[in-house]
Amino acid sequence: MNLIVFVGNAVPPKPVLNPQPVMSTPDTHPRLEIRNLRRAFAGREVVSDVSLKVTRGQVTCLLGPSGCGKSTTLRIIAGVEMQNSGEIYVDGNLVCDTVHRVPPEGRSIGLMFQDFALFPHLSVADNIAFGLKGSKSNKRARVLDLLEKIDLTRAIDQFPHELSGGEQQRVALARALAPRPSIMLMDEPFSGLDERLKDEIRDSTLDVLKAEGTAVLLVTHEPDEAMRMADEIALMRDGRIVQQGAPYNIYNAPVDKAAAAFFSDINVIRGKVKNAMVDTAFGAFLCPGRPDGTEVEIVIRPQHLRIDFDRGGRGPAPTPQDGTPARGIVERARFMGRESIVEFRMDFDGSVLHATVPSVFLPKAGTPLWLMLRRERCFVFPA
Ligand SMILES: Nc1ncnc2c1ncn2[C@@H]1O[C@H](COP(=O)(O)OP(=O)(O)OP(=O)(O)O)[C@@H](O)[C@H]1O
Repeated sequence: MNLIVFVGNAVPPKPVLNPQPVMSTPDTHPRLEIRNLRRAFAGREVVSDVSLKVTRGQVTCLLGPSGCGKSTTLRIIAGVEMQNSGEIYVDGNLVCDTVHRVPPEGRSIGLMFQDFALFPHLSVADNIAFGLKGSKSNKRARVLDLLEKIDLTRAIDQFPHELSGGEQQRVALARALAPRPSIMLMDEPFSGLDERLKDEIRDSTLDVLKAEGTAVLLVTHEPDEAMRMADEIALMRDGRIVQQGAPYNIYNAPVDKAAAAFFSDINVIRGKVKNAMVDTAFGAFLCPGRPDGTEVEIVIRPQHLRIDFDRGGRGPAPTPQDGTPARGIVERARFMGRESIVEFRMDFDGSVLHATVPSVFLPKAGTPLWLMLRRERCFVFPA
């Protein structure tokens, strides 16, 4: 952990507990547990000591940039890739370590990938029933139950080519869920879909997954998708999970600068510790526990800067919540629809800071304005 301290004079936002999954009785036993997974290719470790648990009805998102090892982790859990060390448990039973290995089809795991391929020559009903065992009437009942859940009962006798991309995606979800897997592994399942459809399909997918009570591990490189879908986010970088927690907590208490920057643009203000404080143009920031001379970076998201008007060369009075104001000159302002992004050149050191503001506010280049940092939204990390 690199975080020094949550700074500021105000109280930081309260962490919230993970939303409770929808279920009749609380079940905190992990359906999926992986312990200390490692995988190297040609001597390069791409999955390093990855451990996590997913309980019934919970969605955990493995989030990280391209190449950080998310898909390899998922493939190991699915059983199509072998780990160098580490264990995988499903419903408390060991399914794979370096000696013992249950084949993929015996793991009670459903899979859904970006290029979900429905069988083109089978109807929607037959696609969903494909992996089901048991009597014809039981299969039919399960298919009807799932069609109702995905709201596609009317399409029961249609063929995949007669459905939209979003509808095909829902059928693929139903097919993967039909055998009631303990765990669903989803690798970028929405990335092939029309941008305008995505949010709706994410929400309806989430409803179905919750209703089924499956434990879900979903891989994505999109922070927005993870925040929308996840009960818990496991943030991955260079093969490791660097932070794990509820989306609110990960966003509001990032473990380091890179974790903060993964979710939005950030501003960085540099300083040096003296007497457990860092003095900046925005006032002093507490920085206990760090020796004098330590270089630190104060990180703040653009939406957490406050802007105020210039009053003949003077700014607003300092406040305990926002500290001291510092003056900057507008370099440019960009209209982004719902908001505008204003770029400032700061008087005190010529550095550039960005602030997002409601889009009705679009100041002209050259306008002097005053900026304040919302103290409870600042993070201080070692440089
Ligand atoms: N079979 C393989 N042989 C050699 N290298 C591999 C193999 N599979 C994956 N890798 C490497 O392991 C690293 C992690 O790949 P992985 O696909 O797990 O990342 P990812 O986070 O899922 O990325 P993306 O989002 O782009 O799919 C990459 O550098 C990749 O090139």
